[in-house]
Amino acid sequence: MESVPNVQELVRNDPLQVPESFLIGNEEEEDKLQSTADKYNPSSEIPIIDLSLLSRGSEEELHKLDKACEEWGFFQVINHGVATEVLQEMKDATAKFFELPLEEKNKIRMPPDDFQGYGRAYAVTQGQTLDWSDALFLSIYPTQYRRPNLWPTAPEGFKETIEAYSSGVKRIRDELLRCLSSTLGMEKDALLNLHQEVIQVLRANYYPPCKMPDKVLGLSPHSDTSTITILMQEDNVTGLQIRKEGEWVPVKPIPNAFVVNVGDVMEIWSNGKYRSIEHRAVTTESKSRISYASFILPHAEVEVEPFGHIVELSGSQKYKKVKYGDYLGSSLKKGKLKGKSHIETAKIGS
Ligand SMILES: O=C(O)CCC(=O)C(=O)O
Ligand SMILES: [Fe+2]
Repeated sequence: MESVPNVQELVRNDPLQVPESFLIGNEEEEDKLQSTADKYNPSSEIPIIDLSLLSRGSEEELHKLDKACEEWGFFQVINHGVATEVLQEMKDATAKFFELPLEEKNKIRMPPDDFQGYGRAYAVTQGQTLDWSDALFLSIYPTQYRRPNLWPTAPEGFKETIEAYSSGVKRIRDELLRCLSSTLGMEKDALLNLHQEVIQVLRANYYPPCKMPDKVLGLSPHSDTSTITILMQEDNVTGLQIRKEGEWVPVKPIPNAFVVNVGDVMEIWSNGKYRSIEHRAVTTESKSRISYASFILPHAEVEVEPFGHIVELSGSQKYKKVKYGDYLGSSLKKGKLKGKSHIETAKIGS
């Protein structure tokens, strides 16, 4: 860990220098160029879900949600009821935090045996290309998993801001999990109960600008090991891309909307009906970007396996039973995630 540089500091010291450990290989670079950004405008096709309609029991919106999870694994949520001021305060305070001097941020530096605190998005194993990003990672709910000594004390009021933001995300999370229980043919609280404890962790990703944006990746292609992930991105910089039919599709920010994606747990539970889609973050030459990912996870003891009624409908069980803690643990040990390689380990026949 010691040897992994802080990216923001690298850029502060010398904006023109990109150390070799960050340079992506030729293969990755070719893949990177396959972005469809210039061909057509596919981002408008990423489904938009109106949460207020879902809350009012709209069958039509529920059907849209079901199709979004099946065909895209990604959608944007509007009319979610979290106040714009709460979102803006979170953005302002987090930006101020990352602007602090390194010594200040290092007061809550991620310990080697923990994933919480200020550090990197993934553990780094030898030989892996490094991602062009730093991160602040905090366990939010249930509150007993918090490590208060790894929560930022500056800027003033940041803790309360994180609290207000996260409680907004929690409401969205519960509403979506209820709706997804319905779309999967179960009673409303089924998914919430199956988590045993619904765990919510927050990662703020900071991507400094990079003078060679085509030579690095902010976050390498991966799928999330969560049930779902609820992400806020900035309004004025595009960085998130998702893999759709082999091409990289940018997710253009809709002001104040959340981007939600299906994670590996949902893919397993739904026997592959809902897909955990590979995504990545790219950097830009002149603007930094911050994204805010709330990962929703089941308790470590939960045995995740495809639902019987869905297996019956689809004819065969496609995934094995995995204990969530083991699944997550082995993924973290691998360090940086490689596309969808981890969920392959849960597939029957792997
Ligand atoms: O920065 C983004 O938009 C993507 C973040 C992400 O995929 C993650 O934190 O897992
Ligand atoms: Fe992700």
